[in-house]
Amino acid sequence: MSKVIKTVNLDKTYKEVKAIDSVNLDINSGDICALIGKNGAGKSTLFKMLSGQVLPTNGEMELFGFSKNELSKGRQRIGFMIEEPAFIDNFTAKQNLEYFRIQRGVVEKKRIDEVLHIVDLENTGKKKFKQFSMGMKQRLGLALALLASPDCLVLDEPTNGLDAEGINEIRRLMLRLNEEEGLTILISSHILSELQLVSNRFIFINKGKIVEDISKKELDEKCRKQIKIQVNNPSKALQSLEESFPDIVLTVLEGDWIRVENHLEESASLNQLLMKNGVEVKELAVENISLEDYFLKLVEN
Ligand SMILES: Nc1ncnc2c1ncn2[C@@H]1O[C@H](COP(=O)(O)OP(=O)(O)OP(=O)(O)O)[C@@H](O)[C@H]1O
Repeated sequence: MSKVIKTVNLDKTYKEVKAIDSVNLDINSGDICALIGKNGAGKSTLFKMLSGQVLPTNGEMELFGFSKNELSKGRQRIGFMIEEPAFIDNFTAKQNLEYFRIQRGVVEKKRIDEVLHIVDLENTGKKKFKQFSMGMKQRLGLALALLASPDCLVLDEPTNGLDAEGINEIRRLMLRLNEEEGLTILISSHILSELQLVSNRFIFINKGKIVEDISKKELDEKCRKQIKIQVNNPSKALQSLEESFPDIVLTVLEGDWIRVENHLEESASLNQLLMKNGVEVKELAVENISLEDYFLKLVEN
C-alpha cells in the first residue's frame, strides 16, 4: 500500500506552547482518515505543517514519497482546505474559481465547470458568493481544493457551521470522491459521530499527541453495544445461558464478567434465568459506547 502522508516525530512549539508533540502519521492511499481532537488539540497546526504554512520545529515529513527540498512536489498532489479561502463576496462561484485559477496558474479553464459539477454548484448562475448558504460556501471551498485535480484532500473542519443537510452533502461528496476518484482524504472535525460514518481510520489527538490510531473495525468493536453481567459463578452462568439461548454469543472476561453480544433487548430475561438457576447476578449493564464517549474516556485517561 503506497503512503500518501508520512510524518516522523513531528514537533511544533509556539513560544511556550507545544502544539504538536512527536507526531507520527502514516496515511495510506485510499484512506478516509479522521483526525479527532478537542479545540486546541493541534489539528490545524498539523495540517498547516503539511501544507507548508507553518514550519515544524523538529521532525520529518514525506508527501507522496517526496521529502526535504522536494516536499513541494508532493504538496502539488494535495488539495488543502484549512482556513476559509478568501472568496470575493461580489463574485459568482465561477468568477471566484476563475480568480484563483489565474492566481495559481495551473489548471485548464474547463476544470472549473468540472469541479462546480462535482460539488453540485454548477447551477448557481449569477448568484453572488455573499448570497450563498454556509453549505454552498463550504462546497465552493472544496471545489477550490479540487481545482488542481489532487490525489489527496486535507480538510480542516469542512462541516463547521453546517446544518444536518449541509453535513450530509459534504459526507456524500467525500464518499463519492473517495470511491469514484480514489482520493485519499484526511479530515478533522469535532463532530465525531459524523466522522464515524465516513472514515475507515480514526486518529485521536490530545494536547498535540496522538493518543490512539485505530481502524473502523477496531473502533466499531470498542463501541459495540453489549450486555455485561458480573456473576458469582461464571461457568454455571455460561451453561444456563447457552442451554436457554442456543445462539447466544458470550465471552468470559476478567473479574467474573460475562459479555453478551446478542439478545440485547432481553437483559431482564437473562437476569431472571440466571437467578432461577441459582447464579448470583452482582451487576448487569447494557453498554453502548458512542465515539464521543470513547474519545472522552481516552482524553480523561
Ligand atoms: N500562531 C500561534 N501562536 C501561538 N500559539 C498557537 C498558534 N497557533 C496555535 N497555537 C496554539 O497551539 C495549540 C494548538 O492549536 P491548533 O489551532 O492547532 O488546535 P486545533 O486542534 O486546530 O484547535 P481548533 O479546533 O480550535 O482550531 C493551541 O494551544 C493554540 O493556542
